[in-house]
Amino acid sequence: MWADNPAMRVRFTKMQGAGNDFVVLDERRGPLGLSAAQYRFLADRHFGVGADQILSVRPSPAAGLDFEYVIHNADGGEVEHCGNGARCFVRYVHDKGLTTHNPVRVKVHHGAISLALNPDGRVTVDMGPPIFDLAQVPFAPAGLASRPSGGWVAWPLPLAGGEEAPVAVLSMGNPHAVLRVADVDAAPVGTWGPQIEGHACFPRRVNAGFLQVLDRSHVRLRVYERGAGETLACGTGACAAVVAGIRQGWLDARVDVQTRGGVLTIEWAGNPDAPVFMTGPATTVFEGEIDLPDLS
Ligand SMILES: N[C@@H](CCC[C@H](N)C(=O)O)C(=O)O
Repeated sequence: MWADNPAMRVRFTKMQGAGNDFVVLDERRGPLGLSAAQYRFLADRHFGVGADQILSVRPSPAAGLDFEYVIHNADGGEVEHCGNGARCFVRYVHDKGLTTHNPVRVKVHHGAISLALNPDGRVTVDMGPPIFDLAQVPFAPAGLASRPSGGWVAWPLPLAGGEEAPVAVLSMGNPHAVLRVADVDAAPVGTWGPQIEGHACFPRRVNAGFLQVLDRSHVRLRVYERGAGETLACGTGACAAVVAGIRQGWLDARVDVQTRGGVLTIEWAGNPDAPVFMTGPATTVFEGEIDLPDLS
């Protein structure tokens, strides 16, 4: 599958946050200039290291910020945001002694976010406010009629075989479609997930969340991630699902989200300008070096 002609030896740190796993690269001295195929190689669980996303730590591009971090999905595409990655990022820069700042302010694709390491070792991220403007998601519901549902609007996405997925649509800096289901274990994540991810209404594709409400402060969630498939947890997906549930009137302002890889706590005051806060674990798994093939 992969050519066997090493072009570059790369040091990396393998990390995970609630089971969403990452290869972290130190690019403070400058971008390594990896191709999409080389990101795919790093993410490959058989030929590379294995990861859902690759995180690149870069120097601050502006005064008042500590670093920039850039995210690539396992499919090699660059993306705007990654909640679990943000927590691992701050754990990385603290464990490596790259900063003593707490909180750490970091540039991501769509702006800056603030990340705080808590005394219990968990990390709290100020994810900024959710984005409801459909053009910004981006979501182009050509020909679809929305259905009011509680304080929200559900879009009935047509799927194969005449099925329909009523989704709430919003952005946490990256696009999300959230669907309420009775039982996440029985939800059609493997069949509906890829159809929603690549649906024509989402010109940049979308992350598809399947939300089960247990009570007003406890939910279960599975996410079929854009560019990575189903992961054990998705931080931005947890934020999007809780925001959708609060807007619908199903949830209170503080919710524990049980994913397949761990629990994330999401807080949102409910007004459109209020930031979403996400708290959860971030762990280093191992460090290593790998020879990257010359893949363009
Ligand atoms: N795992 C992430 C999200 C990573 C990016 C996502 N797949 C996308 O394409 O937007 C998280 O924890 O938020």
